[in-house]
Amino acid sequence: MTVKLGVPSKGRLMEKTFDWFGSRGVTLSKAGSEREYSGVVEGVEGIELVLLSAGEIPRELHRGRIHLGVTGTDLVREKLAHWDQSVKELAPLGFGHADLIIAVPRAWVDVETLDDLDAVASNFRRLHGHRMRIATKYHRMVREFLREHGVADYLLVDSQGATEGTVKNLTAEAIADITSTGETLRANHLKIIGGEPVHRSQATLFKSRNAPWADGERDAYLALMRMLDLDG
Ligand SMILES: Nc1ncnc2c1ncn2[C@@H]1O[C@H](COP(=O)(O)OP(=O)(O)OP(=O)(O)O)[C@@H](O)[C@H]1O
Ligand SMILES: O=P(O)(O)OC[C@H]1O[C@H](OP(=O)(O)OP(=O)(O)O)[C@H](O)[C@@H]1O
Repeated sequence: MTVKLGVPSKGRLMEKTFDWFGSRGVTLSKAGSEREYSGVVEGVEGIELVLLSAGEIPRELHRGRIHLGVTGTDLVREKLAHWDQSVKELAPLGFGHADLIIAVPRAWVDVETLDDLDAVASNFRRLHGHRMRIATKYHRMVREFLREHGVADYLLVDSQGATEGTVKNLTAEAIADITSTGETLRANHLKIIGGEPVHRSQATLFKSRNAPWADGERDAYLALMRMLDLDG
């Protein structure tokens, strides 16, 4: 039996995860061709590499189908209700930084804070006949954040990509999305409101609280933790 380690299957998250493990003596690599989604682990026995979409790793951890997984803290919090009951954070990895923020058109000169947004939202329906729309794929986190900050009169509209374009396309008045350099916001004439972001995300190594541990797996896990210099 092997300990299953889930890692993003493509892009910078995959490469930086491979680098992070590699610099600690655990070599992760893709098996076979670049397009094959299975992997190889060298440097420690009994660990199996499973290459998955970053967005699926939280659910696989929750279901206990992988023991360990690397993904963004934003995806874990968004995809799992009571995420900390399903997974444990073992280590932030120091890359994949992104802030989940709320942004409005730069032209809304009077809107800088969440209180301002609340004031706009309260008047919006009266003025426009529908509630202020916020486009996002982070429904759970945004709803919770706005409730905590007393903003109530809005409608979340789902946007699974190119979210910053929804304002220009008149399908939303505001957006909630992740940003790292801020380029996409600037290019779409949007500005961040409020002080702290909804969430500061980075790639993190998680351990499932639900995965069953077969004979030998615990030892392989502890050997990996020693290599990574983690408590586990
Ligand atoms: N500039 C950025 N753009 C997109 N994601 C970023 C950025 N910076 C960090 N991230 C993080 O990367 C993770 C998303 O990775 P990725 O887009 O590969 O996941 P995914 O949604 O599973 O993608 P796909 O469905 O295309 O496989 C999130 O945790 C996100 O916070
Ligand atoms: O602050 P920036 O450095 O400009 O990065 C932020 C952008 O990156 C992500 O999009 P991604 O490229 O993953 O595509 P998506 O729109 O499909 O989510 C995110 O959704 C923002 O649109």
